[in-house]
Amino acid sequence: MSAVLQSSSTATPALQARNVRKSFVSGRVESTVLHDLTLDVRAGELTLISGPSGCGKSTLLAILSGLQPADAGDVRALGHELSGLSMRALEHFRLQHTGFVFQGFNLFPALSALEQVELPLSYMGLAKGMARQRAIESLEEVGLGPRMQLRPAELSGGEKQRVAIARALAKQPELLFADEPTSALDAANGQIVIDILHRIARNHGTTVLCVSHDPRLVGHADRVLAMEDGRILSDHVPAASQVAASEAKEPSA
Ligand SMILES: Nc1ncnc2c1ncn2[C@@H]1O[C@H](COP(=O)(O)OP(=O)(O)OP(=O)(O)O)[C@@H](O)[C@H]1O
Repeated sequence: MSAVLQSSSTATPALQARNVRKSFVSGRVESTVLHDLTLDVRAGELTLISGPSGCGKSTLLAILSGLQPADAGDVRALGHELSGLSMRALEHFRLQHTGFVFQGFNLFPALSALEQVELPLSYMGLAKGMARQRAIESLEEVGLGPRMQLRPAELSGGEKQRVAIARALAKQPELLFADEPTSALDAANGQIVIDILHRIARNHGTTVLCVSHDPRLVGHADRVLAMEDGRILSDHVPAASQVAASEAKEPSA
């Protein structure tokens, strides 16, 4: 039986998956990685999908972001049925509405931090001056203002990941997808990265979907979906987030 996780709010979820199934074939063996999976991801929150290695987290993220098609089921992102979009429309959707952060940073070795962040903005058609301004603001937001002229080889792992986050943030996407963003980082840098992702959701209203097997991230998310063997097993709000949310609603006198 599939787990059905509905949003408790009346707002339309930013992402919706209904009975999503995905299998891979290796040789003669077909293995099902996602089993009729149904979930909603609420807008403006940092949702963490946690679970052991191989349980299907990255596959789910790739399907929800339109990078991979599902074998069966429906996926809606910002109200668009992804399987109904042509390849070109899907590429346009991803360019205009989504940002990605990956475990391996995916930076160009020859470009400075500033150039890395400007590049997708030029693909989006932003004028040069506007692209530069947005890139600088994003790099400053992740604390890299003084290091924006440096290339990846001159940056630490944590700084490289912050460049990747600034690159995604500068696009001002409604949806930000992060696949194991902290797993190449030590504890302190992992904490900085997840705090930045959380702040982006809070301050910009961005829907942030992060998949990770790193248990240290659980307390930093607004919502945690625990996954195992291609199914969502539980859906909860971590205690730390409940405290933060009630403090945000009730400012002290
Ligand atoms: N393109 C592919 N072809 C064949 N099998 C695949 C493919 N992509 C993923 N798989 C398999 O699907 C299963 C789920 O992989 P997935 O990467 O989604 O898991 P994960 O939970 O993200 O793991 P990790 O935490 O290690 O990144 C794994 O058994 C993997 O080997």
